[in-house]
Amino acid sequence: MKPSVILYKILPDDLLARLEQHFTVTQFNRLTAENRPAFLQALEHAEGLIGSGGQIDKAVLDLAPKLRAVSTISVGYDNFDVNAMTERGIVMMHTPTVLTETVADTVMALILSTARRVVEVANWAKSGQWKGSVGSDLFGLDVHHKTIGILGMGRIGLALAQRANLGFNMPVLYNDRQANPAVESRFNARFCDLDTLLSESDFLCISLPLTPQTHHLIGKDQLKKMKPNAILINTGRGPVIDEAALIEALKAGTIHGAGLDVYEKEPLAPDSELFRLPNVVALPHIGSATHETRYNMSACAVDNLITALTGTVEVNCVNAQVLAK
Ligand SMILES: NC(=O)c1ccc[n+]([C@@H]2O[C@H](COP(=O)([O-])OP(=O)(O)OC[C@H]3O[C@@H](n4cnc5c(N)ncnc54)[C@H](O)[C@@H]3O)[C@@H](O)[C@H]2O)c1
Ligand SMILES: O=C(O)[C@H](O)CO
Repeated sequence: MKPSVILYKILPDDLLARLEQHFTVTQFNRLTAENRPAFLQALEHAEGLIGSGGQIDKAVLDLAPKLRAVSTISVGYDNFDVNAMTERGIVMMHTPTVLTETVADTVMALILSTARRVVEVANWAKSGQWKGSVGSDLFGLDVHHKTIGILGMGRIGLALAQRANLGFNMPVLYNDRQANPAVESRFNARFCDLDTLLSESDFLCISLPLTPQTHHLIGKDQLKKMKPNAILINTGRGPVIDEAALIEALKAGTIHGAGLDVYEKEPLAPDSELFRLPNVVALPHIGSATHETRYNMSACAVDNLITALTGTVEVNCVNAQVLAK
């Protein structure tokens, strides 16, 4: 008999067919309040889970006594209780690498659109206000040759350093838990402490995971250390920044602007001040949202689950210690 798995995301037809070759699939398009009771009930027989979004905490896991593997269609996995999985020997898989370049492109889009006020000025023109050449009230800031500070020099941080340094001649500063010699030799990047990163960066770009250590790493005190003409970009996870403190800093002119893809609570409330501030570009968590990359993430997650339940896991496992058990 094929193992039972729960899919909680819409997959392209060919990938659904690949999943169904190996498993009996119970499908939910996504997790909602409406389908939660049915989802929780289906957990009783599930050996695998695949999807994205939603909180998969210990209470949910406890309803799945047969669960052996979880495959998230994302690189971030902060919405899963990985410790509880590890204790039970459940393998946790994710999709690094396939989205790295696309997310780094999104960071560049946020840098350029905030510094050059792309959205604001395009809307101004569209609204019929373009009567002659624009005045200094609509000028932006240069990007090229400015200092980029990268907080979290992992896969995405490195792809960003490449774009910024080789493409835009930007000196690179970075902070991470450890130095990255490859990024230093390839892009002449300089490792520094967080305070130096805050005070010397023209563009401070966050590509950190959400962990207990990174939660509210950037708050009022840190924002005060930034340059008044600096721009803060966050494509990591929203709760890395204290959002209330950021809104205050943007209103007070403590920093020049922000480009955001992630928020403390998603979807961001329609009445959030972040949508109204002219010095903010607020995207709806689209860091990896291209046709090609979203397909590749789904394909990677499907293969991850097949490997975890029917083969030998060699890559993309976040709790490799369970494999040794
Ligand atoms: N906006 C989006 O759509 C989107 C898309 C992909 C990834 N992400 C987020 O970006 C994160 C990074 O992705 P990645 O593939 O580059 O991951 P990664 O693991 O390669 O890089 C993360 C880096 O952060 C560093 N780090 C962790 N904790 C730290 C701390 N306390 N202080 C300093 N550095 C610390 C790690 O050492 C690592 O180098 C993901 O975890 C996810 O949350 C968002
Ligand atoms: O972590 C990721 O892969 C993105 O944020 C999409 O959820």
